[in-house]
Amino acid sequence: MTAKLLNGKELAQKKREQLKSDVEALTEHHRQPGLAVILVGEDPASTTYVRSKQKACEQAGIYSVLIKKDDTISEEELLAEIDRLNEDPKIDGILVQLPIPKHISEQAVIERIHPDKDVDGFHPINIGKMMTGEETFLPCTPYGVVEMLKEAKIEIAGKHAVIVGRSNIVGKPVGQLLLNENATVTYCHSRTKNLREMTKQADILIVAIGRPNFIEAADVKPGAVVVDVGINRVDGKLCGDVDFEGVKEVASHLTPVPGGVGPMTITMLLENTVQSARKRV
Ligand SMILES: NC(=O)C1=CN([C@@H]2O[C@H](COP(=O)(O)OP(=O)(O)OC[C@H]3O[C@@H](n4cnc5c(N)ncnc54)[C@H](OP(=O)(O)O)[C@@H]3O)[C@@H](O)[C@H]2O)C=CC1
Ligand SMILES: Nc1nc(=O)c2c([nH]1)NC[C@@H]1CN(c3ccc(C(=O)N[C@@H](CCC(=O)O)C(=O)O)cc3)C=[N+]21
Ligand SMILES: [Mg+2]
Repeated sequence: MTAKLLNGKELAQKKREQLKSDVEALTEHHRQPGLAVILVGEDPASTTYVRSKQKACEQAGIYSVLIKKDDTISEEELLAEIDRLNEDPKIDGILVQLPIPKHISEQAVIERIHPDKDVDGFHPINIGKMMTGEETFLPCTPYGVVEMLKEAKIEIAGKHAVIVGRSNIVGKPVGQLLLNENATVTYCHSRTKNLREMTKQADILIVAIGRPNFIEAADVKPGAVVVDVGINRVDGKLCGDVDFEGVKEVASHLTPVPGGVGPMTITMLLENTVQSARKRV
C-alpha cells in the first residue's frame, strides 16, 4: 500500500488565491486587513517563520508590520507594545512569535492580546469558545489540520483519533477540534504507557512532539490517516515526527514535511486575520 499524499502546500496555495480576492474586496469597500507580528530576539527558526508569515501577507494583500524587540526587553515593555497594537485601528491581528525569553510570562503576554485580535487563537477566552463550539478564532495549526482532512474528504465522525503531544498550541486544541467533529479522541504524551499500542489503534493519527521519525510503520494501523505536525532539523534537513518512507507503506493518507501542515498553519493565520477585519468593519 502506498499512502495518498495530503498536500498542504497545494491546498494552502488554493486557499491563498481565494483569500487574495476577499482581501481585495475588503480593501476596496472598507479597509485593508492588517497583521502585527512581534518577534523577540533573533532565534533563526523564529526569524524564518516570521519572514514566511510576512511574505504570505504581502502576497495576499494584507498589510503587515514586524515589530522586532531585543531579547532583553522587559515584560512591562512588551505588554505596553501589545496595548498599543490593541488600540491601533489598522491592526486586526496580533501575533507574538513563541517561544519568548524565559524572564517574560508567556501566559501574561497571551492574555494581554485583545481576544478580538487574537488571530493565533491562544487567549483563554477563545480557547473556551472553541471548547464550547462557539464561533471564534481557531488555533492555526489545528485549524489547518482539520481543513486538510476535510479537503481530502476524510470522514472524522465516529473515527478514533489518537493525538501524540498535548501542548497548548497544537496537541490539546487539535484533539478538541476533532472532538467537535465527533471523533473519539485519545491523547498520548511523555507519561503515556504503551504509547505504541495506542497509536496502532488510531484511524486518524496526529503526531506533534518534536522527535524526528518517532512514529514508525509498526506503530500505525494499516489504512490509517497520518498527520505529521513535527518540524525537526536533522543535519540541516527538515523532517517530521513520522518516518515518512516507512509509514507511507501502511497509511492510507500521509502529510509530508515540509509541504504538509506548515504551509496550512500560515494560511489559517491569514484567514483569521481576514475574518477579524471583516468583523471590525
Ligand atoms: N507545522 C506546524 O505548523 C507546526 C509545527 N510545530 C512542531 O510540532 C512539534 C510539536 O510542537 P509543540 O506542540 O509546540 O511542542 P511542545 O514541546 O510544546 O510539546 C511537545 C509535546 O510532545 C510530548 N512528547 C515529547 N516527547 C515525547 C515522547 N517521546 N513520547 C510521547 N510524547 C512526547 C510532550 O509531552 P509532555 O506534555 O508530557 O511533556 C508534549 O506534550 C515540534 O516539532 C514543532 O516544531 C509546532 C507548531 C506548528
Ligand atoms: N505565536 C505563534 N504562532 C504560531 O503559529 C507559531 C509560533 N508562535 N511559534 C512557532 C510555531 C511553528 N509554526 C510554524 C509555522 C509554519 C511552518 C512552515 O511553514 N513550515 C514549512 C517549512 C518551513 C521551513 O522551511 O523551515 C513546511 O512545513 O513546509 C512551520 C512551523 C508556527 N508557530
Ligand atoms: Mg511549545
